[in-house]
Amino acid sequence: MACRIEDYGLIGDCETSALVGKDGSIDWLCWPTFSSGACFAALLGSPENGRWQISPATEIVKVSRRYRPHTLILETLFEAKDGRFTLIDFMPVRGKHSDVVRIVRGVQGAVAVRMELAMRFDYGRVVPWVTRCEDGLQAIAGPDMTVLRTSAELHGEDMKTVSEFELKEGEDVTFVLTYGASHEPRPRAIDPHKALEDTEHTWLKWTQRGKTAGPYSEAIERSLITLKALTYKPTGGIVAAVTTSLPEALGGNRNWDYRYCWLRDATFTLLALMNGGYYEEATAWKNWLRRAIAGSPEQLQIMYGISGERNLLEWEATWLPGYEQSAPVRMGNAASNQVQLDVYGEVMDAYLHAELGIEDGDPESFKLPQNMVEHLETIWDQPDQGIWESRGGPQQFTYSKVMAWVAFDRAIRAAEHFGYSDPIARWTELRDRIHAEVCAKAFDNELGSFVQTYGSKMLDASLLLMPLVGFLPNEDPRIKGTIEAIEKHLVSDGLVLRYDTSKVDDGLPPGEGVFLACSFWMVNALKRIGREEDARKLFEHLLSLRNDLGLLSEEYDTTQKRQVGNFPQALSHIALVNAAFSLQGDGNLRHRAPRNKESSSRRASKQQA
Ligand SMILES: OC[C@H]1O[C@H](O[C@H]2O[C@H](CO)[C@@H](O)[C@H](O)[C@H]2O)[C@H](O)[C@@H](O)[C@@H]1O
Repeated sequence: MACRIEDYGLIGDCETSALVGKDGSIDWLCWPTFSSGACFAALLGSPENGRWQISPATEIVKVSRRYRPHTLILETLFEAKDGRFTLIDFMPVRGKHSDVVRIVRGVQGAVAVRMELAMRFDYGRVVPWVTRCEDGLQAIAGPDMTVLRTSAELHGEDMKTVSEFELKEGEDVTFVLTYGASHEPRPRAIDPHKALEDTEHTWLKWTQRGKTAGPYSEAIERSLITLKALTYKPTGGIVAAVTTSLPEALGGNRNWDYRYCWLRDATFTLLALMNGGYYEEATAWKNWLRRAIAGSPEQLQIMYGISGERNLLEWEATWLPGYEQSAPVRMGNAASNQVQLDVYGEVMDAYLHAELGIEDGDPESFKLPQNMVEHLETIWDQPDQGIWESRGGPQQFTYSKVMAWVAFDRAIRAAEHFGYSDPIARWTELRDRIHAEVCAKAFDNELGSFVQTYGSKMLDASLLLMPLVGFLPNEDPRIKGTIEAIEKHLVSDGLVLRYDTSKVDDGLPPGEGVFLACSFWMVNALKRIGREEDARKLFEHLLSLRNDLGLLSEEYDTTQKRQVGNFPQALSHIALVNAAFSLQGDGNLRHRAPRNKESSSRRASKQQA
């Protein structure tokens, strides 16, 4: 059986990553990239679907873990009856090939250790052909090859490779597993100890670049390291999470593939990275975005593959039973074909910060966003699937319209920056029209709150972002009313649900955990309406839900007290970073005064209020 989600740790080389359980088992690894087939898929099935375990051969008495400070190098300390050893796991910075290095280091006594490797390519389905080679063992099936090199003795056992050895204090046994294409020569061997030194040096250099001071600096740094690990270095794309189909409710079917780049998630990541001082990554993402969305604006997608691929066809891996029997296991994501209007606002907001924030802008760079906004002019009033990617019918989602307002607002600011006059009057008229429409159709007087869709009675936690994007000022009673209504009706055990799945038809059976990003958004919202103490309490509660390594999945099951949903999830970590910066009173780009101090629509809304 797979571990609890929070019992996994993440290692990675910024092209892919692996999940290592507290039991020393790597249960998830897609190779060679985030969106490739997995060669270890026990996470979504059983050990027979591929895993790599190193653990005491006798009963485990205690396990504790940590990352080496400021790095993504994982150290698991196992205590058994016969002694203790540390398992050091990491993926070195990639050269031509990708490696997973596992160093087993004796700490005390003489411990019996067992290593068990079951390679299964293509998401746990294909048993490879395993043969010995002069310096190790190679496994081949179809396009894939892995090579295991070790100082330990190996033998075969029941379609697995096994090693059993005794480890004394101060001794090291090393294992290096390397991926290569099967038609190419075997990848070269690396020195695991040198790789450890280099990897540590690289992460230390990276973390030193950050500007993370203040009481929450440790949490911020861990989240930024996690976001960096979710970045696909060759292209700058950022995946929403490294897993597919970890369920939003245990045993349920809200199971999705997150190994893609959502414009929304990546845009929020960009702001978190810039707040954290990582402008190089922000620039790389900006360039990824330019390439991904290049072309006809009518063909804009809400998500792309790590290199900008558009075809993310959704299918089910029927041979995998799913995490704790949560079926189906899905690959690809049909939401890629949805219309979600908020994405235009998120991209324009990011454009304003990334383009004009980093480089002060090249007028050429505005052509693509300008086309996008011109297209939005023709579709902003249509119903869509919304931020939560509803699988029910399209609706007039309030958050989508708010973000359409953001798109025009930011486009106007960019046009002003470049000294254009032509589209400004048209966009200003539209921006103000959307503002007035949202205020008239999406505010419910009885609830004293904005609601999920025009004319409905349902609440939606995405509306916590309204003050953050500047749609209405913090002091507006409608903002306070919305925050308080969400607090009253969408908070479960102190944390925030996206919406009430038992009352809203989203095309799926009801039931999911509280949404961690929304709970961090609540921190921001409370701070904005002057409830700083409540904001801090909620933030610290949220910090306590991170696992022992500081990692968060998408949602939390407050009844079972377990993390649920894909893991580790960018959106949760982004929201953590932005909430922490907001509480610390520094950084948050969206808090900065806009260029033109107060837009006319905001002046108008203040008067209405
Ligand atoms: O809830 C249904 C949808 O769930 C996923 O989307 C969620 O994750 C995305 C990535 O983090 C996020 O951008 C989105 O706002 C979330 O609702 C899933 O990817 C969708 O296919 C699914 O319809």
